[in-house]
Amino acid sequence: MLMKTSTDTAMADEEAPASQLPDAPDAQTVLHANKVEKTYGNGTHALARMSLRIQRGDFVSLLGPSGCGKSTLLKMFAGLEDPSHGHIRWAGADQPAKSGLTSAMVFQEATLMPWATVAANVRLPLDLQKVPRPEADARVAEALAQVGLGAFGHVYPRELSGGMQMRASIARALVTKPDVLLMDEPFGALDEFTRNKLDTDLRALWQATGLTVVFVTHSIYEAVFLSSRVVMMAARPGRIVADVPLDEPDRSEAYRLSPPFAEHCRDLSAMLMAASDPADLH
Ligand SMILES: Nc1ncnc2c1ncn2[C@@H]1O[C@H](COP(=O)(O)OP(=O)(O)OP(=O)(O)O)[C@@H](O)[C@H]1O
Repeated sequence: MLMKTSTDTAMADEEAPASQLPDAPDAQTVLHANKVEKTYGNGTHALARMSLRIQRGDFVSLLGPSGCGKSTLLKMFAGLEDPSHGHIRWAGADQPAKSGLTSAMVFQEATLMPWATVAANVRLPLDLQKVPRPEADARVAEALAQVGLGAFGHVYPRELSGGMQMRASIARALVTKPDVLLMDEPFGALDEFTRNKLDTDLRALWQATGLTVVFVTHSIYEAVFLSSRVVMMAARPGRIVADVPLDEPDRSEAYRLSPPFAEHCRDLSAMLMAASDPADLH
């Protein structure tokens, strides 16, 4: 298996002269965590110094045990948390707004407004941006169609299953036409069958749109099914232990049963075991 460790990435960054930092060394880098470290105000050392580049069109899963800093890193990519040391760059800029890059975030909870229809929920970001109603309605229809909810715009969230609510949440993110979709365990609360179906549809969406996706998960299976690249993290302190490209083009149901799928799952599982502290309670 082709594998690159985080040490390679970190070393490349350590060697980069400071004068090169304002611009990404290659135009394909959309997100760059450069020697970032995070200690929260209460003293929790969430992330040890680490570096990571996300390339345009990547589907990167951040995979690792609870507390390894996956959400912290995602929030830094969203501009919701600042690193304690180092910096995040968005397409070479020091602020998302300066980069021209747009991102949208999807959380584990669908967080839909129960009093509003699905269409009104999905339209919310456009209403906040004061997009004129006819244009907004057309974009809502497009986003709902992208997630398979074309016929459900008029219903209320309580009339949808958990999986459909999550589809609506993804549509609300897609309606702003983001360059980068940041997803924090979006399918973690769903049953396995629904989760597999959403994984399949998300992968198809990613292929159709060319979006860049950063996806947080605890599930090795989900990461191997979805990703073009899996970044494996370990805890205490949070750090990257492996960066694994996954090149198989076929992500049909047959892939889940294939020898390469099983092999990737086995390899990642062994890496996770090796990186885990045996003293951790589960
Ligand atoms: N706002 C905060 N203040 C203090 N500590 C925090 C804060 N957010 C996260 N932490 C701590 O930082 C560490 C990393 O948390 P983070 O949520 O990033 O990990 P994670 O890998 O996403 O975990 P999980 O898979 O359980 O969601 C944990 O020890 C967590 O308790």
